[in-house]
Amino acid sequence: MSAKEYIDDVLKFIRECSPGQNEFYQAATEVFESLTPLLEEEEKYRDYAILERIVQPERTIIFRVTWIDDAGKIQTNLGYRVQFNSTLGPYKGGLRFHPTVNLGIIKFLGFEQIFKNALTGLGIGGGKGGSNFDPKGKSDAEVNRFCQAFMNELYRHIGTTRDVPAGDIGVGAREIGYLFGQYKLLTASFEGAMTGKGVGWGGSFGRREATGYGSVYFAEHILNSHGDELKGKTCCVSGAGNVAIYTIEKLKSMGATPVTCSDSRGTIHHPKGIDVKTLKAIKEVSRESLEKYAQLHPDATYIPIHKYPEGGHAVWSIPCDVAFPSATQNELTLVDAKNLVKNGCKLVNEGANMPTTPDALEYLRKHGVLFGPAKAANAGGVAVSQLEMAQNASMQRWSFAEVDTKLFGIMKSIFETADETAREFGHEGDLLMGANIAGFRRVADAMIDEGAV
Ligand SMILES: NC(=O)C1=CN([C@@H]2O[C@H](COP(=O)(O)OP(=O)(O)OC[C@H]3O[C@@H](n4cnc5c(N)ncnc54)[C@H](OP(=O)(O)O)[C@@H]3O)[C@@H](O)[C@H]2O)C=CC1
Ligand SMILES: O=C(O)CCC(=O)C(=O)O
Repeated sequence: MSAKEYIDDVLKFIRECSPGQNEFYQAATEVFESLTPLLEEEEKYRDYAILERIVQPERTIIFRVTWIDDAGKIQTNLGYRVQFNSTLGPYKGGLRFHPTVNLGIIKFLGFEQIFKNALTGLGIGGGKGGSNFDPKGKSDAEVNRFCQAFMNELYRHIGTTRDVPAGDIGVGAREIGYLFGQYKLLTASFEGAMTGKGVGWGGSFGRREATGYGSVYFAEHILNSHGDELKGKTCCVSGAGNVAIYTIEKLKSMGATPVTCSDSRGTIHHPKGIDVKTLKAIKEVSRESLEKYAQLHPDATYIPIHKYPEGGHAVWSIPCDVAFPSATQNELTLVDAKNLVKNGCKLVNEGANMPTTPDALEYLRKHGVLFGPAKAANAGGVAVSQLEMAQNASMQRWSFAEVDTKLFGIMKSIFETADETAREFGHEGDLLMGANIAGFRRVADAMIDEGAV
Protein backbone atom coordinates (compact mmCIF):
# COMPACT_ATOMS: atom_id res chain seq x y z
CA MET A 1 0.00 0.00 0.00
CA SER A 2 1.42 3.42 -0.95
CA ALA A 3 1.67 6.24 1.59
CA LYS A 4 -1.16 8.02 -0.19
CA GLU A 5 -3.40 4.95 -0.01
CA TYR A 6 -2.64 4.56 3.69
CA ILE A 7 -3.52 8.22 4.34
CA ASP A 8 -6.71 8.01 2.25
CA ASP A 9 -7.77 4.88 4.13
CA VAL A 10 -7.40 6.55 7.53
CA LEU A 11 -9.17 9.71 6.33
CA LYS A 12 -12.05 7.56 5.04
CA PHE A 13 -12.21 5.89 8.44
CA ILE A 14 -12.35 9.31 10.18
CA ARG A 15 -15.18 10.44 7.90
CA GLU A 16 -17.15 7.30 8.73
CA CYS A 17 -16.62 7.31 12.49
CA SER A 18 -16.95 11.06 13.12
CA PRO A 19 -19.94 12.16 11.03
CA GLY A 20 -20.61 15.91 10.94
CA GLN A 21 -17.23 16.75 12.51
CA ASN A 22 -16.19 18.84 9.51
CA GLU A 23 -13.54 20.95 11.21
CA PHE A 24 -11.89 17.85 12.70
CA TYR A 25 -11.86 16.20 9.29
CA GLN A 26 -10.42 19.37 7.73
CA ALA A 27 -7.61 19.52 10.31
CA ALA A 28 -6.80 15.81 9.97
CA THR A 29 -6.75 16.04 6.17
CA GLU A 30 -4.37 19.00 6.23
CA VAL A 31 -1.95 17.27 8.60
CA PHE A 32 -2.05 13.83 7.00
CA GLU A 33 -1.71 15.01 3.40
CA SER A 34 1.43 16.93 4.27
CA LEU A 35 2.93 13.80 5.87
CA THR A 36 3.06 12.00 2.51
CA PRO A 37 6.85 12.44 1.96
CA LEU A 38 7.62 11.22 5.50
CA LEU A 39 5.35 8.18 5.20
CA GLU A 40 6.86 7.34 1.81
CA GLU A 41 10.31 7.23 3.41
CA GLU A 42 9.42 5.55 6.72
CA GLU A 43 7.42 2.31 6.83
CA LYS A 44 7.51 2.16 10.62
CA TYR A 45 4.62 4.60 11.13
CA ARG A 46 2.36 2.25 9.18
CA ASP A 47 3.70 -0.83 10.97
CA TYR A 48 2.91 0.76 14.33
CA ALA A 49 -0.54 2.00 13.17
CA ILE A 50 0.35 5.55 14.18
CA LEU A 51 -2.23 7.37 12.02
CA GLU A 52 -5.04 5.08 13.18
CA ARG A 53 -4.09 5.73 16.82
CA ILE A 54 -3.28 9.42 16.65
CA VAL A 55 -6.70 10.41 15.27
CA GLN A 56 -8.49 8.87 18.24
CA PRO A 57 -8.55 10.86 21.48
CA GLU A 58 -7.25 8.85 24.41
CA ARG A 59 -10.30 10.00 26.35
CA THR A 60 -13.35 12.17 25.62
CA ILE A 61 -15.33 13.61 28.49
CA ILE A 62 -18.74 15.14 27.76
CA PHE A 63 -20.80 16.43 30.63
CA ARG A 64 -23.89 18.39 31.55
CA VAL A 65 -23.35 21.80 33.12
CA THR A 66 -26.33 23.11 35.04
CA TRP A 67 -26.34 26.60 36.52
CA ILE A 68 -28.81 29.26 37.59
CA ASP A 69 -29.04 32.61 35.79
CA ASP A 70 -29.69 36.00 37.39
CA ALA A 71 -33.43 35.59 36.87
CA GLY A 72 -33.36 32.38 38.94
CA LYS A 73 -33.92 30.20 35.87
CA ILE A 74 -32.10 26.88 35.51
CA GLN A 75 -29.81 26.79 32.45
CA THR A 76 -28.12 23.77 30.91
CA ASN A 77 -25.02 23.66 28.72
CA LEU A 78 -22.70 20.94 27.48
CA GLY A 79 -19.09 20.71 28.68
CA TYR A 80 -16.25 18.93 26.88
CA ARG A 81 -12.67 17.91 27.55
CA VAL A 82 -10.94 15.92 24.86
CA GLN A 83 -7.74 14.40 26.24
CA PHE A 84 -6.22 13.69 22.88
CA ASN A 85 -2.65 12.57 23.32
CA SER A 86 -0.42 12.30 26.39
CA THR A 87 2.66 10.82 24.73
CA LEU A 88 4.89 13.82 25.43
CA GLY A 89 3.42 14.99 28.74
CA PRO A 90 0.21 15.96 30.53
CA TYR A 91 -2.65 16.99 28.24
CA LYS A 92 -2.36 20.72 27.61
CA GLY A 93 -4.67 23.07 25.76
CA GLY A 94 -7.30 25.71 26.24
CA LEU A 95 -11.00 25.83 27.02
CA ARG A 96 -13.35 27.59 24.58
CA PHE A 97 -16.70 29.04 25.68
CA HIS A 98 -18.69 29.93 22.57
CA PRO A 99 -22.18 29.02 21.31
CA THR A 100 -20.68 27.26 18.26
CA VAL A 101 -18.71 24.76 20.37
CA ASN A 102 -19.43 21.11 19.64
CA LEU A 103 -17.44 17.87 19.73
CA GLY A 104 -16.06 18.34 16.20
CA ILE A 105 -14.70 21.80 17.02
CA ILE A 106 -13.06 20.60 20.23
CA LYS A 107 -11.58 17.58 18.45
CA PHE A 108 -10.11 19.75 15.68
CA LEU A 109 -8.55 22.06 18.27
CA GLY A 110 -7.27 19.15 20.38
CA PHE A 111 -5.80 17.40 17.33
CA GLU A 112 -3.93 20.55 16.24
CA GLN A 113 -2.73 21.02 19.80
CA ILE A 114 -0.88 17.67 19.79
CA PHE A 115 1.49 18.78 17.01
CA LYS A 116 1.70 22.41 18.13
CA ASN A 117 2.78 21.36 21.60
CA ALA A 118 5.30 18.92 20.14
CA LEU A 119 6.80 21.72 18.04
CA THR A 120 7.54 23.80 21.14
CA GLY A 121 10.08 21.12 22.13
CA LEU A 122 8.55 21.06 25.63
CA GLY A 123 7.00 18.13 27.52
CA ILE A 124 3.28 18.68 26.94
CA GLY A 125 0.61 16.46 25.41
CA GLY A 126 -2.44 17.73 23.52
CA GLY A 127 -5.98 18.38 24.76
CA LYS A 128 -8.79 20.89 24.43
CA GLY A 129 -12.13 21.55 26.02
CA GLY A 130 -14.93 24.00 26.35
CA SER A 131 -18.65 24.53 26.30
CA ASN A 132 -21.43 25.93 24.15
CA PHE A 133 -21.96 28.50 26.91
CA ASP A 134 -21.83 32.09 25.63
CA PRO A 135 -20.25 34.50 28.15
CA LYS A 136 -21.33 37.45 25.99
CA GLY A 137 -24.12 39.44 27.59
CA LYS A 138 -23.89 37.50 30.87
CA SER A 139 -23.27 39.22 34.20
CA ASP A 140 -20.06 38.49 36.11
CA ALA A 141 -22.17 36.57 38.64
CA GLU A 142 -23.65 34.37 35.90
CA VAL A 143 -20.21 33.67 34.41
CA ASN A 144 -18.96 32.87 37.90
CA ARG A 145 -21.80 30.39 38.53
CA PHE A 146 -21.32 28.78 35.13
CA CYS A 147 -17.56 28.37 35.69
CA GLN A 148 -18.16 26.82 39.10
CA ALA A 149 -20.68 24.37 37.64
CA PHE A 150 -18.28 23.52 34.78
CA MET A 151 -15.43 22.87 37.23
CA ASN A 152 -17.68 20.74 39.47
CA GLU A 153 -17.24 18.02 36.84
CA LEU A 154 -13.91 18.96 35.24
CA TYR A 155 -11.87 19.00 38.45
CA ARG A 156 -11.83 15.20 38.73
CA HIS A 157 -10.14 14.87 35.30
CA ILE A 158 -7.37 17.48 35.57
CA GLY A 159 -4.23 18.07 37.65
CA THR A 160 -0.65 19.26 37.35
CA THR A 161 0.68 16.00 35.90
CA ARG A 162 -2.55 14.90 34.28
CA ASP A 163 -4.27 17.66 32.29
CA VAL A 164 -3.69 21.40 32.55
CA PRO A 165 -6.35 23.57 30.83
CA ALA A 166 -5.98 27.27 29.93
CA GLY A 167 -7.97 29.88 27.99
CA ASP A 168 -9.15 30.16 24.39
CA ILE A 169 -12.06 32.04 22.78
CA GLY A 170 -14.40 33.31 25.50
CA VAL A 171 -12.11 32.18 28.31
CA GLY A 172 -9.89 35.01 29.50
CA ALA A 173 -8.51 36.22 32.82
CA ARG A 174 -11.97 36.47 34.42
CA GLU A 175 -13.04 32.93 33.51
CA ILE A 176 -9.67 31.39 34.45
CA GLY A 177 -10.00 33.07 37.85
CA TYR A 178 -13.47 31.67 38.48
CA LEU A 179 -12.49 28.20 37.25
CA PHE A 180 -9.30 28.11 39.29
CA GLY A 181 -11.09 29.36 42.41
CA GLN A 182 -13.55 26.47 42.20
CA TYR A 183 -10.80 23.92 41.45
CA LYS A 184 -8.95 25.09 44.55
CA LEU A 185 -12.08 24.80 46.66
CA LEU A 186 -12.96 21.32 45.43
CA THR A 187 -9.46 19.87 45.75
CA ALA A 188 -8.43 21.79 48.86
CA SER A 189 -5.07 22.46 47.23
CA PHE A 190 -3.30 25.35 45.56
CA GLU A 191 -1.52 23.88 42.56
CA GLY A 192 -0.82 24.82 38.97
CA ALA A 193 -3.59 22.73 37.40
CA MET A 194 -4.53 25.64 35.11
CA THR A 195 -2.45 28.24 33.28
CA GLY A 196 -3.24 31.80 32.34
CA LYS A 197 -3.72 32.58 36.02
CA GLY A 198 -3.38 36.15 37.26
CA VAL A 199 0.21 37.18 37.91
CA GLY A 200 -0.70 37.90 41.53
CA TRP A 201 -1.87 34.32 42.19
CA GLY A 202 0.39 31.85 40.42
CA GLY A 203 0.31 33.11 36.84
CA SER A 204 3.36 33.82 34.74
CA PHE A 205 4.37 37.24 33.54
CA GLY A 206 3.99 37.26 29.78
CA ARG A 207 1.32 34.55 29.39
CA ARG A 208 -1.34 37.15 28.56
CA GLU A 209 0.86 38.58 25.79
CA ALA A 210 2.44 35.32 24.66
CA THR A 211 0.27 34.18 21.74
CA GLY A 212 0.18 37.60 20.06
CA TYR A 213 3.81 38.45 20.73
CA GLY A 214 4.88 34.95 19.65
CA SER A 215 2.91 35.27 16.42
CA VAL A 216 4.71 38.52 15.61
CA TYR A 217 8.12 36.99 16.45
CA PHE A 218 7.30 34.10 14.12
CA ALA A 219 6.35 36.46 11.28
CA GLU A 220 9.59 38.38 11.83
CA HIS A 221 11.63 35.15 11.59
CA ILE A 222 9.91 34.30 8.29
CA LEU A 223 10.55 37.75 6.84
CA ASN A 224 14.15 37.81 8.09
CA SER A 225 14.79 34.52 6.31
CA HIS A 226 13.78 36.35 3.11
CA GLY A 227 15.98 39.36 3.86
CA ASP A 228 13.01 41.44 4.99
CA GLU A 229 11.49 42.63 8.28
CA LEU A 230 8.21 43.79 9.82
CA LYS A 231 9.47 47.31 10.45
CA GLY A 232 7.70 49.73 8.13
CA LYS A 233 5.07 47.18 7.04
CA THR A 234 1.33 47.80 6.95
CA CYS A 235 -0.44 44.92 8.68
CA CYS A 236 -4.05 43.78 8.83
CA VAL A 237 -5.11 41.94 11.98
CA SER A 238 -8.51 40.30 12.48
CA GLY A 239 -10.07 39.73 15.90
CA ALA A 240 -10.09 41.99 18.92
CA GLY A 241 -9.45 39.49 21.67
CA ASN A 242 -6.38 38.23 23.48
CA VAL A 243 -4.41 37.16 20.40
CA ALA A 244 -5.31 40.18 18.24
CA ILE A 245 -4.67 42.80 20.93
CA TYR A 246 -1.17 41.58 21.75
CA THR A 247 -0.35 41.03 18.08
CA ILE A 248 -1.23 44.67 17.46
CA GLU A 249 0.73 45.82 20.53
CA LYS A 250 3.90 43.96 19.49
CA LEU A 251 3.61 45.02 15.84
CA LYS A 252 3.56 48.65 16.92
CA SER A 253 6.59 48.21 19.16
CA MET A 254 8.46 46.65 16.22
CA GLY A 255 7.78 49.62 13.95
CA ALA A 256 4.99 48.10 11.86
CA THR A 257 1.55 49.70 11.42
CA PRO A 258 -1.42 47.45 12.26
CA VAL A 259 -4.36 49.21 10.60
CA THR A 260 -7.29 46.90 11.39
CA CYS A 261 -9.01 44.82 14.03
CA SER A 262 -12.43 43.18 14.04
CA ASP A 263 -15.01 41.53 16.24
CA SER A 264 -18.04 39.40 15.46
CA ARG A 265 -20.05 42.47 14.48
CA GLY A 266 -17.68 44.63 12.46
CA THR A 267 -14.24 45.85 11.43
CA ILE A 268 -12.18 48.89 12.33
CA HIS A 269 -9.87 50.45 9.74
CA HIS A 270 -7.55 53.04 11.25
CA PRO A 271 -4.92 54.02 8.65
CA LYS A 272 -2.60 55.69 11.14
CA GLY A 273 -2.51 52.53 13.28
CA ILE A 274 -4.82 50.95 15.88
CA ASP A 275 -4.68 52.66 19.26
CA VAL A 276 -3.98 49.80 21.68
CA LYS A 277 -5.08 51.69 24.76
CA THR A 278 -8.54 52.33 23.31
CA LEU A 279 -8.80 48.77 22.04
CA LYS A 280 -7.96 47.32 25.45
CA ALA A 281 -10.40 49.65 27.20
CA ILE A 282 -13.25 48.60 24.88
CA LYS A 283 -12.51 44.88 24.64
CA GLU A 284 -10.68 43.90 27.84
CA VAL A 285 -12.36 46.22 30.31
CA SER A 286 -15.87 47.23 29.25
CA ARG A 287 -16.46 44.30 26.78
CA GLU A 288 -18.22 46.49 24.20
CA SER A 289 -18.61 46.48 20.43
CA LEU A 290 -15.82 47.90 18.26
CA GLU A 291 -18.27 50.49 16.98
CA LYS A 292 -17.25 52.48 20.06
CA TYR A 293 -13.66 52.67 18.74
CA ALA A 294 -14.76 54.76 15.74
CA GLN A 295 -16.72 57.06 18.05
CA LEU A 296 -13.53 57.73 20.01
CA HIS A 297 -11.32 57.98 16.89
CA PRO A 298 -13.12 59.92 14.15
CA ASP A 299 -10.26 59.23 11.69
CA ALA A 300 -11.05 55.49 11.92
CA THR A 301 -13.78 53.78 9.89
CA TYR A 302 -16.18 51.17 11.29
CA ILE A 303 -17.43 48.66 8.72
CA PRO A 304 -20.42 46.72 10.08
CA ILE A 305 -20.64 43.06 9.12
CA HIS A 306 -23.54 43.54 6.66
CA LYS A 307 -21.25 45.75 4.54
CA TYR A 308 -18.58 43.07 4.07
CA PRO A 309 -17.67 41.95 0.52
CA GLU A 310 -19.80 39.02 -0.60
CA GLY A 311 -18.34 35.77 0.76
CA GLY A 312 -15.45 37.72 2.28
CA HIS A 313 -14.29 39.66 5.31
CA ALA A 314 -13.73 43.44 5.37
CA VAL A 315 -10.34 43.09 7.07
CA TRP A 316 -8.83 41.27 4.08
CA SER A 317 -10.08 43.79 1.53
CA ILE A 318 -7.85 46.46 3.06
CA PRO A 319 -4.38 46.65 1.44
CA CYS A 320 -1.57 45.28 3.59
CA ASP A 321 1.90 43.73 3.42
CA VAL A 322 1.25 41.16 6.16
CA ALA A 323 -2.04 39.58 7.28
CA PHE A 324 -2.57 38.20 10.78
CA PRO A 325 -5.88 36.25 10.96
CA SER A 326 -6.35 36.13 14.75
CA ALA A 327 -10.09 35.60 15.37
CA THR A 328 -11.37 32.10 14.59
CA GLN A 329 -11.31 29.09 12.25
CA ASN A 330 -12.08 29.42 8.53
CA GLU A 331 -12.30 33.21 8.71
CA LEU A 332 -10.04 33.78 5.67
CA THR A 333 -11.76 32.40 2.58
CA LEU A 334 -10.91 32.18 -1.12
CA VAL A 335 -12.50 35.60 -1.77
CA ASP A 336 -10.27 37.05 0.95
CA ALA A 337 -7.16 35.32 -0.41
CA LYS A 338 -7.87 36.84 -3.83
CA ASN A 339 -8.21 40.31 -2.28
CA LEU A 340 -4.96 39.89 -0.34
CA VAL A 341 -3.06 38.78 -3.43
CA LYS A 342 -4.57 41.57 -5.53
CA ASN A 343 -3.40 44.10 -2.93
CA GLY A 344 0.17 42.74 -2.82
CA CYS A 345 0.14 40.92 0.56
CA LYS A 346 3.49 39.15 1.11
CA LEU A 347 2.80 37.00 4.16
CA VAL A 348 -0.20 35.44 5.93
CA ASN A 349 0.69 34.52 9.51
CA GLU A 350 -1.99 32.53 11.37
CA GLY A 351 -2.64 33.75 14.93
CA ALA A 352 -5.95 31.89 15.22
CA ASN A 353 -6.29 28.11 14.92
CA MET A 354 -6.96 27.01 11.30
CA PRO A 355 -8.20 30.47 10.19
CA THR A 356 -7.46 29.87 6.48
CA THR A 357 -9.80 27.68 4.42
CA PRO A 358 -8.11 24.97 2.28
CA ASP A 359 -9.00 26.67 -1.03
CA ALA A 360 -7.72 30.04 0.25
CA LEU A 361 -4.48 28.38 1.33
CA GLU A 362 -4.09 26.77 -2.08
CA TYR A 363 -4.61 30.15 -3.77
CA LEU A 364 -2.08 31.91 -1.52
CA ARG A 365 0.45 29.16 -2.16
CA LYS A 366 -0.05 29.34 -5.94
CA HIS A 367 0.52 33.08 -5.86
CA GLY A 368 3.74 32.86 -3.84
CA VAL A 369 2.42 34.38 -0.61
CA LEU A 370 4.55 33.33 2.38
CA PHE A 371 2.61 31.41 5.02
CA GLY A 372 3.07 31.00 8.79
CA PRO A 373 0.90 27.99 9.77
CA ALA A 374 -1.12 28.25 12.99
CA LYS A 375 0.39 25.34 14.86
CA ALA A 376 3.78 27.01 14.57
CA ALA A 377 2.88 30.71 14.49
CA ASN A 378 0.53 30.72 17.49
CA ALA A 379 2.45 28.22 19.65
CA GLY A 380 3.82 31.00 21.86
CA GLY A 381 0.75 30.90 24.11
CA VAL A 382 0.98 27.26 25.01
CA ALA A 383 4.77 27.50 25.27
CA VAL A 384 4.51 30.19 27.94
CA SER A 385 1.77 28.15 29.60
CA GLN A 386 4.38 25.42 30.01
CA LEU A 387 6.75 28.03 31.46
CA GLU A 388 3.98 28.86 33.93
CA MET A 389 3.75 25.15 34.86
CA ALA A 390 7.53 25.05 35.33
CA GLN A 391 7.46 28.12 37.60
CA ASN A 392 4.56 26.69 39.63
CA ALA A 393 6.27 23.33 40.03
CA SER A 394 9.54 24.88 41.20
CA MET A 395 7.87 27.67 43.21
CA GLN A 396 9.80 30.24 41.23
CA ARG A 397 8.82 33.50 39.63
CA TRP A 398 10.53 34.73 36.49
CA SER A 399 10.50 38.37 35.34
CA PHE A 400 8.59 39.52 32.25
CA ALA A 401 11.89 40.03 30.43
CA GLU A 402 13.06 36.51 31.25
CA VAL A 403 9.83 34.95 29.96
CA ASP A 404 9.78 37.14 26.85
CA THR A 405 13.37 36.20 26.01
CA LYS A 406 12.48 32.50 26.36
CA LEU A 407 9.39 33.04 24.18
CA PHE A 408 11.47 34.72 21.46
CA GLY A 409 13.92 31.80 21.52
CA ILE A 410 11.15 29.19 21.37
CA MET A 411 9.51 30.91 18.37
CA LYS A 412 12.89 31.04 16.61
CA SER A 413 13.48 27.37 17.28
CA ILE A 414 9.97 26.46 16.00
CA PHE A 415 10.64 28.45 12.83
CA GLU A 416 14.01 26.78 12.29
CA THR A 417 12.59 23.31 12.93
CA ALA A 418 9.74 23.81 10.44
CA ASP A 419 12.06 25.41 7.88
CA GLU A 420 14.75 22.72 8.13
CA THR A 421 12.20 19.89 8.04
CA ALA A 422 10.58 21.30 4.88
CA ARG A 423 14.04 21.44 3.28
CA GLU A 424 14.85 17.89 4.42
CA PHE A 425 11.85 16.63 2.43
CA GLY A 426 12.58 18.72 -0.66
CA HIS A 427 9.86 21.32 -0.07
CA GLU A 428 11.92 24.37 0.81
CA GLY A 429 9.85 27.23 2.25
CA ASP A 430 6.76 25.08 2.89
CA LEU A 431 6.45 25.80 6.61
CA LEU A 432 3.07 24.07 6.80
CA MET A 433 4.57 20.79 5.65
CA GLY A 434 7.68 21.34 7.79
CA ALA A 435 5.65 22.05 10.93
CA ASN A 436 3.29 19.13 10.39
CA ILE A 437 6.08 16.62 9.74
CA ALA A 438 8.27 17.86 12.60
CA GLY A 439 5.41 17.89 15.13
CA PHE A 440 4.10 14.52 13.98
CA ARG A 441 7.52 12.85 13.92
CA ARG A 442 8.30 13.84 17.51
CA VAL A 443 4.99 12.45 18.79
CA ALA A 444 4.96 9.37 16.57
CA ASP A 445 8.52 8.33 17.50
CA ALA A 446 7.64 8.68 21.18
CA MET A 447 4.46 6.63 20.64
CA ILE A 448 6.59 3.84 19.19
CA ASP A 449 8.93 4.04 22.21
CA GLU A 450 5.99 3.89 24.64
CA GLY A 451 4.56 0.71 23.09
CA ALA A 452 1.07 -0.25 21.94
CA VAL A 453 -1.07 1.86 24.23
N1 LIG B 1 -5.67 32.74 23.72
C1 LIG B 1 -4.62 32.02 23.37
O1 LIG B 1 -3.61 31.97 24.07
C2 LIG B 1 -4.62 31.30 22.08
C3 LIG B 1 -5.63 31.43 21.15
N2 LIG B 1 -5.53 30.83 19.92
C4 LIG B 1 -6.56 31.00 18.92
O2 LIG B 1 -6.66 32.38 18.56
C5 LIG B 1 -8.00 32.70 18.17
C6 LIG B 1 -8.51 33.86 19.01
O3 LIG B 1 -8.49 33.48 20.38
P1 LIG B 1 -8.53 34.56 21.57
O4 LIG B 1 -7.99 35.84 21.08
O5 LIG B 1 -7.94 33.90 22.73
O6 LIG B 1 -10.08 34.67 21.79
P2 LIG B 1 -10.92 35.93 22.39
O7 LIG B 1 -12.19 35.38 22.83
O8 LIG B 1 -10.07 36.70 23.32
O9 LIG B 1 -11.13 36.84 21.10
C7 LIG B 1 -11.72 36.35 19.93
C8 LIG B 1 -11.96 37.56 19.05
O10 LIG B 1 -12.34 37.12 17.76
C9 LIG B 1 -13.66 37.60 17.48
N3 LIG B 1 -14.40 36.52 16.85
C10 LIG B 1 -14.67 35.31 17.35
N4 LIG B 1 -15.41 34.61 16.50
C11 LIG B 1 -15.58 35.41 15.45
C12 LIG B 1 -16.24 35.25 14.22
N5 LIG B 1 -16.89 34.12 13.93
N6 LIG B 1 -16.21 36.28 13.34
C13 LIG B 1 -15.56 37.43 13.64
N7 LIG B 1 -14.94 37.64 14.80
C14 LIG B 1 -14.94 36.64 15.67
C15 LIG B 1 -14.31 37.94 18.81
O11 LIG B 1 -15.31 38.90 18.61
P3 LIG B 1 -16.29 39.38 19.81
O12 LIG B 1 -15.45 40.34 20.61
O13 LIG B 1 -17.42 40.02 19.12
O14 LIG B 1 -16.65 38.14 20.53
C16 LIG B 1 -13.10 38.42 19.58
O15 LIG B 1 -12.83 39.77 19.29
C17 LIG B 1 -8.78 31.40 18.30
O16 LIG B 1 -8.72 30.72 17.08
C18 LIG B 1 -7.98 30.62 19.33
O17 LIG B 1 -8.18 29.23 19.23
C19 LIG B 1 -4.43 30.10 19.58
C20 LIG B 1 -3.41 29.93 20.45
C21 LIG B 1 -3.46 30.42 21.81
O1 LIG C 1 -2.00 27.80 26.90
C1 LIG C 1 -2.58 26.75 26.68
O2 LIG C 1 -2.48 25.74 27.33
C2 LIG C 1 -3.56 26.65 25.54
C3 LIG C 1 -3.32 27.49 24.36
C4 LIG C 1 -4.27 27.08 23.29
O3 LIG C 1 -5.42 26.75 23.58
C5 LIG C 1 -3.83 26.98 21.92
O4 LIG C 1 -2.63 26.95 21.70
O5 LIG C 1 -4.69 26.91 21.02
